[in-house]
Amino acid sequence: MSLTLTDVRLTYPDGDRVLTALDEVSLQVEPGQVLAVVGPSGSGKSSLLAVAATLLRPDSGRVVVDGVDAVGLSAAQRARLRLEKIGIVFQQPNLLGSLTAAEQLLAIQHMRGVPVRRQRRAAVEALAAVGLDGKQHRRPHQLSGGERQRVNIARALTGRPAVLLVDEPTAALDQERGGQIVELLAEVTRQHQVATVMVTHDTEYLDQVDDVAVMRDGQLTRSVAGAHR
Ligand SMILES: Nc1ncnc2c1ncn2[C@@H]1O[C@H](COP(=O)(O)OP(=O)(O)OP(=O)(O)O)[C@@H](O)[C@H]1O
Repeated sequence: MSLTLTDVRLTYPDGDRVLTALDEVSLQVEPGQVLAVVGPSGSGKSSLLAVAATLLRPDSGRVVVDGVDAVGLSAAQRARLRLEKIGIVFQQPNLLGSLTAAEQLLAIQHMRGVPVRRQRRAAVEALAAVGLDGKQHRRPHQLSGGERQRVNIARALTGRPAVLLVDEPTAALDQERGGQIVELLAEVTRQHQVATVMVTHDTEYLDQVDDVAVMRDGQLTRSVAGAHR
C-alpha cells in the first residue's frame, strides 16, 4: 500500500522550448505515513501531485501505486486505478451544493457501482470518524470551512484507497482549524494505513507529519527538519 516515484521527469511545452516541471524526482511513502511537500510557488508541487494521481503521465520515470506501475497503463486503466487506489483532497472542498454530507460520500460509492443502500451506514460512520457526528444531513452551506474539508477527507477515504493525495488542505482555513485538519489527516493516515502526500504552504503544522520534502525548481530534496519521527 505504498507510493513510489522513481526518477520522474515531467516537461510542459513552453513556446518553442520545454519547461521542466519535475526534474528526476524520487520519493517513497509507506502506509501510515504522511509526507509533506513544501516549496515556493511554481516549484512543481501541483505537477508532482498530478503525476502521483496518474492524471499526468511523466516523460520518464516510474510511478508505482500499491504495487501497480501506472506509467505503462492506458487512460482507462489509470482511471480504474484512481477509483480503486487513490483518494484526492483538493484545496477547495469541491462538494456538490445540493447534496448532504452523507450523500457526498454515497455519490462516490454509486460511481464505484456499490449499492447505495448498503453504504448509508458506512457513510454515517465515516463522517463520525472525522468529527462530524450528527451533521450527516447538512448541506455544504450549512457547514463551516473546516467541516467541509472534513467531509472532503471522509469522501476521499470512502473507497479505502492505498494512497491519499492532499493539495493545500489548510489554505482556506484559519490557523487553529488548519492545525486540526492536519492533525486529522495524520490520524486517518495511521488508522487507514494509507500513504499520504500533502502539499502545503503552511510550515507551522509540519511537526505533525512523518517526513518533509522541499520542492525547488522541479527538484525534490529531503528536509533535515522533517526526519524527526
Ligand atoms: N499546463 C501547463 N503548461 C505549461 N506550464 C505549466 C503547466 N502547469 C504548470 N506549468 C509550469 O510548471 C511549473 C510548475 O508548476 P506547478 O503548478 O506544479 O507549481 P506549484 O509548486 O504547484 O505552484 P503553486 O504553489 O503556485 O501552486 C511552473 O513553472 C508552471 O508555470
